[in-house]
Amino acid sequence: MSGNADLRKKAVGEKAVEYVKDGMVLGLGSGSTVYWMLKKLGERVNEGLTIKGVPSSLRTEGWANEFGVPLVTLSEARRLDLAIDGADEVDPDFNLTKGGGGSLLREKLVNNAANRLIIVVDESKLVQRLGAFPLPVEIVPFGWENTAAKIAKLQCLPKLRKKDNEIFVTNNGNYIVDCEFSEITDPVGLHQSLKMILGVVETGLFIDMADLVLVGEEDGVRVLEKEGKSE
Ligand SMILES: O=C(CO)[C@H](O)[C@H](O)COP(=O)(O)O
Repeated sequence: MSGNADLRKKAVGEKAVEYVKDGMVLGLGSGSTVYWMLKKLGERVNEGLTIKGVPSSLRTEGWANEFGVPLVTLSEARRLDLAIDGADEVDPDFNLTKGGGGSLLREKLVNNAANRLIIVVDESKLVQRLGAFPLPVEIVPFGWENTAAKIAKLQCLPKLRKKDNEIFVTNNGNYIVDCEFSEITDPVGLHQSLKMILGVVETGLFIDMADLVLVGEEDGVRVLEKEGKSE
């Protein structure tokens, strides 16, 4: 990541904390942009802000502990006031691709439990159409080759994710296939088709979930609001 991209992620992550109000129960997303949000949130907590957060990954849980952000489980909290999360791609309808960091299932469960979802990205994540970023799909390890072969029939190239030459295992004990589609023309239809395949646990397509997108740009942070949704 270039230094500039890092600065934009920091600015946008910190900006998101301005939407946090005392007493809120928050969904804490995952990724390097969320890292900056957590750091700032920890500062606010140390200054007296009372909030609780539900982490969407073990990495986020570790950062939250490091910065002094109090945590509860999703089972304890059940409903959240606000979730703040990153994304790998955002289209003009606020459809998202997520899962670059491998936490898509917990992120979706956490974001889905929130009354409001704010997405924090740098401007490189804004696209006209999803698909340049390979779509992460979480699948069960048992017989994963058969699941991947069925996914491939949807006109894509699924690649089993590896890290340090080892198969990447999610926080839920599953595998991820990163699926190269030339472009995704129908995100809703694709999500539904993938979910019909036995062995698919969840897809990285987040449809109709985001309420607000904060974009880190050279001159500052731009706030994008979805048409028909008010603050
Ligand atoms: O979906 C995610 C992890 O599963 C992240 O939110 C996404 O990859 C964005 O990460 P970053 O802020 O590091 O660019």
